Amino acid sequence: MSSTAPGLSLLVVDDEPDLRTLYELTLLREGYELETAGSVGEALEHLARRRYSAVITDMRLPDGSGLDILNWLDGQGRPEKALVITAFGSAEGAVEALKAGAYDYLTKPVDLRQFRLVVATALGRASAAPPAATAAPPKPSTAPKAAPPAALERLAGQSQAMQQVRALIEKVARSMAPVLLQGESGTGKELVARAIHDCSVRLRHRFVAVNCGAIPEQLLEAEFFGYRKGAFTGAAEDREGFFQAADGGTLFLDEIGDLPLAMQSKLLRAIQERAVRPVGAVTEATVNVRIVSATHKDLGAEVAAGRFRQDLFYRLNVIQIRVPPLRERIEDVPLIAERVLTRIAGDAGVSPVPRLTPAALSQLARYAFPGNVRELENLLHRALALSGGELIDDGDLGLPESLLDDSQLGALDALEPAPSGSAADAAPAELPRDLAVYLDEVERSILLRALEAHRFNRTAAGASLGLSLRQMRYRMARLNIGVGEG
Ligand SMILES: Nc1ncnc2c1ncn2[C@@H]1O[C@H](COP(=O)(O)OP(=O)(O)OP(=O)(O)O)[C@@H](O)[C@H]1O
Repeated sequence: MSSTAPGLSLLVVDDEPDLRTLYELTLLREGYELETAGSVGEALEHLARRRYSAVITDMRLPDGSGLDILNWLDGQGRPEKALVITAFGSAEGAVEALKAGAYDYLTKPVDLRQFRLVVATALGRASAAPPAATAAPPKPSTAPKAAPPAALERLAGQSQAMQQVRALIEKVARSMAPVLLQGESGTGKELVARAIHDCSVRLRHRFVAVNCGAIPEQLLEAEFFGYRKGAFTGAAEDREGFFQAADGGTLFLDEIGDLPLAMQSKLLRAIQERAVRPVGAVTEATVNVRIVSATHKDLGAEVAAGRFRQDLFYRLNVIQIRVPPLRERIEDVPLIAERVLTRIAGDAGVSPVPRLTPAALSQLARYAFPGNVRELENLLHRALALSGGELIDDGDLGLPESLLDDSQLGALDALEPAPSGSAADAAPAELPRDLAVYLDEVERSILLRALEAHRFNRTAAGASLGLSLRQMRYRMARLNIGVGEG
């Protein structure tokens, strides 16, 4: 069946005439306008003459590589989407192409159904459910042409680090390449993932966020891939999994480092095959999902320790974005604080939006924020409740001076090795009047910071401090800390 795709033109580059014909027939039937080339040189001649909607190129060409074409497109700042066809089993080729700016890749031998889908997706023509061979022509794109700046504006901060992160988001949003977000807890990784989705042509489809560490191991497969009615006790009806829910959109896999090895293999397979089989189903279904994953762990080290599959790491880590901790971009605190206060005050119906005094701001600048932006949010929540007025002063922040001193000393320690001082040197100049009360205050504040940094998960917060859950519970009870405090 032929459909029209007005204005959508493709350049197909392959040196094998049979394959060129195969691609040509497939794409003409989809209604695209098409030209072909058999070498890098020929392709560049075509490209110099006119523009296309997309370029589909084989990696290996007689006079060079598909990468030469990608680099030329990039160098000329050309808008064509590039799709690359790589040799079977050449994961390196695919990764290299994606890094060089390819929108997506296909592996030989090319599965024609997948081929049509990948081209349609690149051109923004794919609907959420991939059309079956006999289905109606794909719907015209409803996706916007330009990235909505609002998606990036949600990430407040003018530090160089944040500007770089925003620039990278815009760049990677144009491709299908998997992105790995690396950063401490609370730095804004999920916000970055959402911005990638919102800036991409996938905007009209769903962004599905999954916390891999929060799902019991025995439920992982059913949650990820769905299940059929009767697949196991309690499966009263068919249910779709995260992959199906995110079809056409983005699947955000948070805390990917927490995924057990068995599930890592299944995930790798789904990503490679672009298909999933629900538990209890006989057949696989194609899915068109962009994967963005995030971790606070050093995944390279996890691979070395045998806890993370190297091949999966390789697949997920095509493009890495490091989201820096807040203490490395402390100059962003005023802007982020303003943004957060506007939101909290709006939610609470408080008007006008309270402002931070210069003393409060300078106190925040001296704090290390182990829980990053999430901790800043929690701190401002508390401060707003305490201040009750139009101004939030340093006293309302509830940051003990000892913590500020510690962070300052910590920063100095990092610069120069401590000569011969003892631990006592790090204690505040003024002696506390009641040591037990003072130490309780320090302990309480540390436990709260750890809890905030781990979303009040006591096991994780305890582990980060070298405490078992029992010890953590005991200390929290002794200091009267309730889960959810703050
Ligand atoms: N640059 C920023 N501007 C405004 N708000 C931000 C910024 N970065 C993070 N936030 C806010 O901080 C909170 C934590 O961010 P987010 O959940 O994205 O962090 P995360 O790194 O995914 O955390 P975790 O690793 O614990 O899942 C969110 O409420 C988010 O909206």
